[in-house]
Amino acid sequence: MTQYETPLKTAPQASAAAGRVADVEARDFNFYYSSFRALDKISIAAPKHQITALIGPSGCGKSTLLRAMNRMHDRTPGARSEGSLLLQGQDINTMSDLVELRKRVGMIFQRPNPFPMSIYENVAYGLQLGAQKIPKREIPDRVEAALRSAALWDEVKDKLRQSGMAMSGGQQQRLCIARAIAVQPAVLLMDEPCAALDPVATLKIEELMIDLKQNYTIVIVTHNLQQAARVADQTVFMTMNPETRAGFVVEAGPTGKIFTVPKDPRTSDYITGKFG
Ligand SMILES: Nc1ncnc2c1ncn2[C@@H]1O[C@H](COP(=O)(O)OP(=O)(O)OP(=O)(O)O)[C@@H](O)[C@H]1O
Repeated sequence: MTQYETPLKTAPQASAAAGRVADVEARDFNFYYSSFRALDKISIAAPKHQITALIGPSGCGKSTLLRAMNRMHDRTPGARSEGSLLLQGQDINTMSDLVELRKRVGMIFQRPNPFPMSIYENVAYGLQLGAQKIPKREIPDRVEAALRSAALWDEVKDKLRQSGMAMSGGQQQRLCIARAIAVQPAVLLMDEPCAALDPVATLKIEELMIDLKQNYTIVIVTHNLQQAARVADQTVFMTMNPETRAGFVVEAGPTGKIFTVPKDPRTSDYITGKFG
């Protein structure tokens, strides 16, 4: 028996109001690194105020897809896309203001990356950028609210002027989440956010994600299938063409169904650990 054959507890049901509309949607989305097609006709929807997990074997394009959602490839030579990738119905690739896009779509990386500045300044940073700057007098309240939402306030309220780099890995990751949510994005993208954390810190981030989905739409890439099963409302299973290596979606749907009654044998092979 593999670790994945243990019965998986699936995520708590999303609220009835959630999930009716997609905040992020890919329609026949192709992505290329020069002549290499990394993503082939991806069509998925990340429903509002739900957690959508992207799972699949290494190299199938999960991070490429996630990163395309806030145009992280803009400066990659030879990177280009076809089809559409929509944020609340608006094409991400034709948006003229990248700062505004990144305020609406926050990103959390595998390794926590606080700025080399104080805890307070880390969270206040984004509030001072872009066309719609927050009035100065409102910033302290916004910083506190973001730290509270990231379940960090009680741990840091007496040391806001200390360096963000001097915290534990789990605290740094929650600080990065606070920094991302301070600007009140619609969507939070998380690229293996717990990969560098111990099980206790991982559990805290998972609990936080479940809290945050009340206000944010979350898309997470994870190699940890138990984690996908615990937190995600929707799961997208991707794999790649063995000849061309292009990544594509095998199936997507409610997490409970993908993990217990997958339609495609490739999905069941992957989730039972026979492949990938
Ligand atoms: N900057 C790049 N230039 C060229 N090819 C790239 C670049 N980044 C990724 N690739 C290729 O695109 C494909 C998809 O990579 P990606 O990192 O998106 O996969 P992944 O599913 O997230 O993998 P992993 O689970 O290992 O992180 C791989 O074949 C990879 O080598």
